[in-house]
Amino acid sequence: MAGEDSAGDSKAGSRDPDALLARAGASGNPDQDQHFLVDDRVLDRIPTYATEAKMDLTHVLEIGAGNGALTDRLLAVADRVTAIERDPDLAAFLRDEFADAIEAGRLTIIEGDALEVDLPDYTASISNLPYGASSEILFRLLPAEKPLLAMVQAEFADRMAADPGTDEYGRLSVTAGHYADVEVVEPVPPEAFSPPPAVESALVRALARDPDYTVPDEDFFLGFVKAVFTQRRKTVRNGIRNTAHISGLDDPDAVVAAADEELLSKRAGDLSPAEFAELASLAYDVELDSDG
Ligand SMILES: C[S@@+](CC[C@H](N)C(=O)[O-])C[C@H]1O[C@@H](n2cnc3c(N)ncnc32)[C@H](O)[C@@H]1O
Repeated sequence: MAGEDSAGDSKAGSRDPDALLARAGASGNPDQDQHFLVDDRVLDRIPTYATEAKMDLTHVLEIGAGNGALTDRLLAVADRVTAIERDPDLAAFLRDEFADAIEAGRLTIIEGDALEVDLPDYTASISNLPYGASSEILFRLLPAEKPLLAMVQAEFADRMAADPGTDEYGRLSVTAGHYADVEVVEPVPPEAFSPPPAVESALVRALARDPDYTVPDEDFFLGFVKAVFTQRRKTVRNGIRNTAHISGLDDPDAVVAAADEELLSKRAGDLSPAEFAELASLAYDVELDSDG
């Protein structure tokens, strides 16, 4: 094809994703969350979502590098990239395919599970995540408060970015929103991947910032949100009372007695993050008083 060399790579600089797949000899195992991006237009746009948000691309972390199609695009905009890949065959391929960048100190391949390996001191993370572990990986990354761009399942992306009062709003929205402003930047269809996943996908961008409320203790706040959302259709009053085994509250009735009636009569799905914080702070104080 015009503009391509004998290996099928674009002369403009980027490696062709189909040629990478052929060289890697990997057809992609959905049971290992292996769905490789093969749509050049999507691959080209991913770095632009990072640069337009002025992400610091000094050291980019990529989780699940696969055959390196995205790694290649990231190396074009970042000073350095650290790529984590669990599959030993793909990790070996990446070390070979990107030997020059590794030699130049611009790329580090970490072979291992992104949930277990030590993470480097990165400045931004950009990944096409393994969907089976999206939630665990994101909640490893978000507390680091670094800008993040990630391909996830579309329904998951909508829940991350949802506003109170919508069907999608839930624990994931409050928890992700605690760390960052989250926005869905592009829906991505299954055909952009090989093999295509069974679900629609979307790119989400999360830009870290402090929340517009304070919480006395982050773990207590997140645990409180988790507990109350297990009863999302009940009033917050009943939610607090029925979920002490999850929130760990010693005296949920004392929390209800101290809380504002207007908040207690709402449903969890209608409570803003700031209102959750108000209730969690009160619950924390009530717990301290009963302990003391
Ligand atoms: C959706 S594919 C993305 C591949 C490539 N980045 C791309 O965009 O085409 C996810 C990759 O993550 C790898 N993977 C799955 N679970 C992982 C984990 N827990 N830690 C690190 N890598 C993982 C898979 O082997 C696969 O290569």
